[in-house]
Order: sequence, then C-alpha cells, then structure tokens
Amino acid sequence: MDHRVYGVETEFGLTHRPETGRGLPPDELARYLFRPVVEFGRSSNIFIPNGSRLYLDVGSHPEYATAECDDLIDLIASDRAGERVMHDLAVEAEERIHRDGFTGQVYVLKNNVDSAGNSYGSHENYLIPRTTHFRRLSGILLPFLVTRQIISGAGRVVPAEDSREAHFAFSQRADHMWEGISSATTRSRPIINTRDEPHADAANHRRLHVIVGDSNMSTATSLLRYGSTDLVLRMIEAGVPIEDFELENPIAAIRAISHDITGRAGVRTRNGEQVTAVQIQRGIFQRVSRFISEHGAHHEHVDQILELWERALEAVESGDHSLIDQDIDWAIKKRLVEDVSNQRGLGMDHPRLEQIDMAYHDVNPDRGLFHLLVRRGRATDFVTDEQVTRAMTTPPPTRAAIRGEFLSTARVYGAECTVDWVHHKLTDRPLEAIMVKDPFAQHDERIESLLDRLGDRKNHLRERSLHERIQQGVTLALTDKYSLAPGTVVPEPPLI
Ligand SMILES: Nc1ncnc2c1ncn2[C@@H]1O[C@H](COP(=O)(O)OP(=O)(O)OP(=O)(O)O)[C@@H](O)[C@H]1O
Ligand SMILES: [Mg+2]
Repeated sequence: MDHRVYGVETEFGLTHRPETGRGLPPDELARYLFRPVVEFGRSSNIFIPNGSRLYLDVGSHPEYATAECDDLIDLIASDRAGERVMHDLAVEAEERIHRDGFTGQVYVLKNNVDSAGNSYGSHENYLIPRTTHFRRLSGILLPFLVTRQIISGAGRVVPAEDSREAHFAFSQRADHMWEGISSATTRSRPIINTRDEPHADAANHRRLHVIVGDSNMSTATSLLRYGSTDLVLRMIEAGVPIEDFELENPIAAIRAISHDITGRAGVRTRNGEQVTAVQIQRGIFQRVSRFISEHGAHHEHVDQILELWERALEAVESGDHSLIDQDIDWAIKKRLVEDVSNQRGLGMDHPRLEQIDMAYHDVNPDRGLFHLLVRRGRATDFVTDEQVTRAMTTPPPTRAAIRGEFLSTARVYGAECTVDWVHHKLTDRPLEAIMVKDPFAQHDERIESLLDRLGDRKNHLRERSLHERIQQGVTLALTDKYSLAPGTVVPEPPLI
C-alpha cells in the first residue's frame, strides 16, 4: 500500500516516590492520575477531541492510543502528544496528592519494564490489504521484527542475575516475548498478534498488530522504526521474494540478539544457516533500497529513513556507536550510561545506572534525561513543540477528524455520545449509530446531518483559541474545541 494508516498504543509506567516510606499503591496512584480524565469524559476509557484514546485498564498502566494517522510525522507527533498528556496529568495528580497530605513526586515513564520486572508494551498498528498472504507476511516480517531492535531498540541496563553479569542490551521488550505469532496479547505475548479486528472494511483490510517494539523517546528512532516496517510491508505487498531469513526459533533469537551489543550473536535460520542480526537487517535493507530505486519513494521521508537505517547497521557492525549516539535510543542511552559510569567510577552492576535507564524515559520535559540531552544538543529531535501542541488538540486528517468533530460538537451541545474507532452514536438516538469503516475518510455526510440536527452549528459554535483552551483544563488534550456563541439557546433534544 502506498498509502497506509498507522496507530501506536503506548502503556506507561507509573510510580510515586514520597519523601519517606512507601509510595501510594499503583491502582490508587492510577486513579489520582486519571481523575481529570474521568471528570472530562465520565469514564476511564475515553476518546478525546484529538481523536485518540485514553485508557486505564484493570492494571495500573495508563495507555494512550494515537488516532489513526496516514503520515509518519503526524504519528510521531501524536505519540509525543500522549507523553505530554501523561505529564500534564502527573503534575495535576502530584498537586492533588499533596493536598491530600502526602508528599513526594509522581513519575510517568515511557518504558517497558519496571523495577519489579513487569513488562508493558508499545503496540504498532498497520493497515494492510486483506489479500496479503499471512504465511508469506510472517515469513518475512518475523525475522525483520526479531532483528529490528538493533536499529530501534530503546536500550536497557540489565542487572546481574545468576550466572549473567550486568550488561547493556539493545531491547527492553525482547525478554518478554513468548511466541512468534498468536491471537492472544497478554497470555503469550506474541511478536505479531493475529486477532482479527480490522477497525476497517474487513472484506478488504486487516489491521496488523505488532507487539514487539520498545517504547521510543527519540523521534528519529521512531521514524526509523515505523518507516522501515512500512517499507518492508510495502515490499511484501508488492510480492518481492525475501523468504530466506526465516528463523528456526524466533524467540530464542530475539533474546540472544538483544543481549549481545556487538551485534554478532549467531542465530539459525530454517535452512540451517548461522547468521547475525546485522546480516539479516542488511539483506532486508538492500532489497528495500533496490525496491525504492526501482519503484520510487512513496513519501518524503523515505531517503531519511534509508540513510538512518544504513548508518545504524554500520554503527553496529563497526562497533562505532558514535555514528548514531544522537539518533537511536539504545545508542543515546548507552553513551549516557557510559559517561556516568566513567565519571563516577561505577561498575555496570551499580544500581545508579539502572536509575539512569529509567530516568531516560521520564516524560517530564524538565526532568527526563532524554529531554535534557536534547536541550544539550546531544540528541536530535525533529518534532517541534508547535507540532505536539497541535497534535494535542487537532486530529490528523483521517477518520480521526470525523471522530474529533463529532465529539467536540456533541460536547458543546451537551449531547451524550459514544464512539469507538469505527462507531459514532448519540445516546438519545441509539438507532442512528453510524459506522465509518474507511480509516482514510475525513468527512461523512451521515454524521454531518446527524450533527446538524443538534442545532445550527454555523451560528451557534465559536471555536476556542489556543489561549482559551490552555486556561480551560488540566491538559490541552482534555479541553473543548467549541463554546456556544453568546445568546445561543440550545434546543431540547427531540424525543425518539
Ligand atoms: N484500520 C486501522 N488500521 C490501522 N490502525 C488502526 C486502524 N484503526 C485504528 N487503528 C489504530 O489502532 C490502535 C487501536 O488501539 P486500541 O488500544 O484501541 O487497540 P486494540 O488492539 O483495539 O485494543 P486493546 O488495547 O483494548 O487491546 C490505535 O492506535 C488506532 O489509531
Ligand atoms: Mg490498546
């Protein structure tokens, strides 16, 4: 597909560190964090005006799922907007906690393992044609995803355990994957999840659900991660043959690769060959490059993605990690950890280094170490504050725009509504639930006419300025797009 819909779901780690004693239990802390969400949407599982979903599962890992995006920069900005939402909620939660007589700070971490060893995810969603042969898809995509950590892993300080010494690994998630492909997400944690929920026209499309990725802080790394995966999918869809990297044991391979930062860990393919992650990635990279030179780039960031991809492989192969230590999360973090360990004379097993690993993922823009490195010019970041602010209030130009407008209009008229990725329903007109199956659609006449029945939108609605919205709520993402023009009398909803 030249034109694809993407979405990323991020689960965040949440901790309270009081001045003395134990912090609040995780579920209580999560309730503090989500109080403004519940006040805004009367539920802890809501869609918000920018088209994204904010969600607190039974556990205590708040989740933000970006709206459907058809552009990688929109996707990355929307994902960063999710970090900003979590940060704003944490600031508010901390204030409430203090008002309730507790001390200390609230940390929201965009990482994938907590200090107790629990893992939480960063799931990618790619719209693919239903005609894509699943066996062929997995034959090519699995080896790509198993080895993708060397170009887009978040890096991890791994503490000593039994016979294993403390060391630095490529990935946070690799040790927590248990299966190659399956339809379960929590029980078995597959790399590719096959649960068939396309959130689109099921006759023509699938939603490919990839569960294996690390949460990235660096926007350059995110671009490479989603951009390279899209390119590989594009080649699969075009029928280019690349089946010779199928792995004998993908789960053993993903772990072996993660724990050998030289990139030389050997893994066995099904044809009995011993190969390294760099060899697999190089093989795929070369075919992608050839494919692009034959078919042309399908968006403006392809050259940048290929340049970064090649440089990352060169860095791993040569051992000269300085080639990517401003762009790729694991290398940025590794340099930071090495700097601290050299300056302070700390061994790799020193607990301070694990804390640095966690602090790298702190979403607080003033305190988080990734953000600090950006300010010091030690890490690149190409999504601007303006783009993130926009992504907090404005849906991307996909079906999310319809959802955002529907929610914003219903809210200003005080009309109760429910939505999900596909459905739109006004509660007092339940028979008129409208499905928008096309994730690229930006306009839907049926929804327009349903909203028209709420009132004369043109004359009633006034769009709030950014300044007004900033004044309005805890976080920009939980503010209303519209207010009613002065003198507007909202008609009573007609009885069904
Ligand atoms: N047709 C589509 N193709 C690709 N991605 C989509 C499509 N429709 C929605 N998405 C994206 O898929 C993600 C769905 O997130 P959500 O958290 O609801 O996932 P889920 O797998 O349905 O459910 P859960 O997290 O509850 O298991 C969002 O990021 C959304 O933007
Ligand atoms: Mg989800």
